Amino acid sequence: MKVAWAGSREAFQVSDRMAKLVANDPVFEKFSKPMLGRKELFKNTLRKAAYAWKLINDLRLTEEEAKWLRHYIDEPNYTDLHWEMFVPAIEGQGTKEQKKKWLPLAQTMQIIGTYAQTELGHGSNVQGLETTATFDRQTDEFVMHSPTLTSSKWWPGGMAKVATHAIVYARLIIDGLFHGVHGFIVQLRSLEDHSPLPGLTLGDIGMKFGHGTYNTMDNGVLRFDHVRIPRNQMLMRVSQVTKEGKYAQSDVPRQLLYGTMVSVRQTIVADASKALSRAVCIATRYSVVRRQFGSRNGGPETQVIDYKTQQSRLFPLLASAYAFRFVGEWLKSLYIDVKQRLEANDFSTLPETHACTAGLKALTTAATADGIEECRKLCGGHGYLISSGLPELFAFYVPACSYEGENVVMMLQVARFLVKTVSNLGYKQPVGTAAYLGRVTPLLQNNCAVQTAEDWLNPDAILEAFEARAARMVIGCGERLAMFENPEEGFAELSIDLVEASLAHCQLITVSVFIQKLNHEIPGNGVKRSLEVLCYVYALFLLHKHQGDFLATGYLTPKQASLANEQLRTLYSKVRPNAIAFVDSFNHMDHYLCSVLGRYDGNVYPKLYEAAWKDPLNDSDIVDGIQQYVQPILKQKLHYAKL
Ligand SMILES: CCCCCCCCC/C=C/C(=O)SCCNC(=O)CCNC(=O)[C@H](O)C(C)(C)COP(=O)(O)OP(=O)(O)OC[C@H]1O[C@@H](n2cnc3c(N)ncnc32)[C@H](O)[C@@H]1OP(=O)(O)O
Ligand SMILES: Cc1cc2nc3c(=O)[nH]c(=O)nc-3n(C[C@H](O)[C@H](O)[C@H](O)COP(=O)(O)OP(=O)(O)OC[C@H]3O[C@@H](n4cnc5c(N)ncnc54)[C@H](O)[C@@H]3O)c2cc1C
Repeated sequence: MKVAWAGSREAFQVSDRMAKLVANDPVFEKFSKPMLGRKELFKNTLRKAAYAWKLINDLRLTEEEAKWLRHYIDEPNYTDLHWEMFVPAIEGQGTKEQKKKWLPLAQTMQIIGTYAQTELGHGSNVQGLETTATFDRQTDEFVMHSPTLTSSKWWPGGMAKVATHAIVYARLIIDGLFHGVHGFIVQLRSLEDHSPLPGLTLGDIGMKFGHGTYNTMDNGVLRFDHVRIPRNQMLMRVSQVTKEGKYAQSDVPRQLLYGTMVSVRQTIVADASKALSRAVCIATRYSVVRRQFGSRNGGPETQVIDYKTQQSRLFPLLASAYAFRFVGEWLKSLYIDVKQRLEANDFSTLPETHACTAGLKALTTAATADGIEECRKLCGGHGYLISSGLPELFAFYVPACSYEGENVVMMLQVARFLVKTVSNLGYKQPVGTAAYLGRVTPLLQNNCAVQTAEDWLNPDAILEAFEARAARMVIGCGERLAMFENPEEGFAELSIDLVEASLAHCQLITVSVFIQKLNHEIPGNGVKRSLEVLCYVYALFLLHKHQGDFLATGYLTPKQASLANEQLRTLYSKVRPNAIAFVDSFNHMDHYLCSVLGRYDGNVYPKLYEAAWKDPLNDSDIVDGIQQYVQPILKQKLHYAKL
């Protein structure tokens, strides 16, 4: 099961090795973080990042090992942006010459980069960005400028205090003409003394949600006052500006400028499964330890994991963690394929890859953020303690619903893809994840054939249900859109329905990938049978949660919906005996979980009690402030005391 979760034996070995390397090194201690002030917290992160970089070089870690090392250090910091966005942006949008110049500097961290796209006034709407890059043919330079307050670059990670360079997205202006938004490599700080270069204002945007979490990252604000950069620092794979000031758009789609975001979105899906699995591991282990009510003639109370309500909240999240793991693997292969095609200037699968990365990013991050909060609640009051590991995990994770594409905006991108697919049905057979829309007739006419709860334990019945639901919702939107004279107005008016149809489409992909994984990639019987139970839990949980769609589209009858719910209850009983085995298969070490409730040894109460005494407030019985502010109240008999 551990190999099934990791994806392969090799992947398991790499991640296991890096998890142990981090867990066994005192430098990467995490429990004290919540007690540190912002400056100490930040300096502590710089120290860890420097130590990690030394480890990577001393131990000659591979790129994969280094990624896992950074993951298990489990602390947002400037290296995230450097490796996940700055380097990929140059790789994806730089010319051969630009890659030859900048990548060696970036890969040896002689420069540290960030990705500066979002501004105070614009994040989702990239074409609305206001920073300008005006070409000066006299000097063969671009003049970078922040013309308004809202054009201030705002949010880029690592930019406030660490990054020496940034990929800055700005409006390209030549002779007063706007030529779209492009990426520019801009040096921010001196490589000598790290001071901001002339014409640049740099700072941190302030504290963020949760204390010890994202405040380890210096998200920055950046303003330009007519800063000059050489012409060859505009990333020119997609478009070029000649010395004469001529703008040329090569024959690649301008959307390649967005390629870095697509790359990160596909990693965010895998990341969702890791974050959700952490929360589920903690909540499952604690639900086995925790006993409440149900004692018979003095016997032990009932383990809360045996309550059906606890199972109905916890096991779908367990199943979702596996579902997101598998769809993340599938998405990575889709992305690798599109990258290879782009090398050969084959753009045929770019629209579908964009729709899948955007939609699955939105689906998995929203479900994971909600799931982590649900796991906190599943642990009762103790889930609210920092030592449970859940509040900090939630605070760390939830911005994923906004960054790299706000989730609704991403689902609207999926809707755009689906509407376009439906409008082409007459003369273009849909392929890939939209292929089911090519089988509209049966999907619109046939209804569900399920007669018993058992009938739901059939992957074909499940797939057909999810295809019919999505097809009927997408086609329904297409038909209503066709009634609008102005398609854009129609799209805006129907955007709520379009987002729901897009979610149905993305859930179909996730269910379908889970089924494919079981049919083609999980060998043997034991693990396969266990994962099959989780696959049915995932699918039938979604069917139950969204049964309104299945009923409203006429595919399901209320009786069939209740049979699905009946089967779900039975499946929970099948998950229960393997619940601990499923979460142990995540192979999360106690250091990574950072949770007294989720300890591998289950020794919760003594460790919870022990952790409490580490709080600085317990350094003394009579804390500072009591004599000054509390005792006077106790001693003065104010007039209220007479009531
Ligand atoms: C491990 C993890 C931690 C890793 C560490 C990371 C930590 C977190 C750091 C966070 C970093 C950030 O947030 S970085 C900033 C992230 N910002 C964003 O994601 C911005 C989101 N906004 C956008 O992407 C864009 O504005 C978008 C919404 C797509 C609209 O763009 P446009 O207006 O240019 O385009 P539209 O008019 O909508 O569409 C025009 C056509 O282009 C297509 N199109 C649009 N985007 C496309 C794309 N990316 N690839 C291909 N095609 C695309 C559309 O489908 C349309 O196709 P047709 O229909 O065929 O014409
Ligand atoms: C922790 C964190 C780290 C970040 N790091 C970086 C970074 O390193 N580099 C970087 O460039 N950026 C970064 N960002 C910024 C991030 O990319 C943006 O916040 C994100 O893209 C969302 O854009 P926005 O803030 O403009 O949201 P908005 O688009 O303003 O969203 C506000 C609301 O408007 C709605 N909305 C917007 N447009 C539409 C529409 N067309 N139709 C319907 N509803 C709409 C949204 O759904 C949302 O509900 C970071 C953000 C966070 C939180």
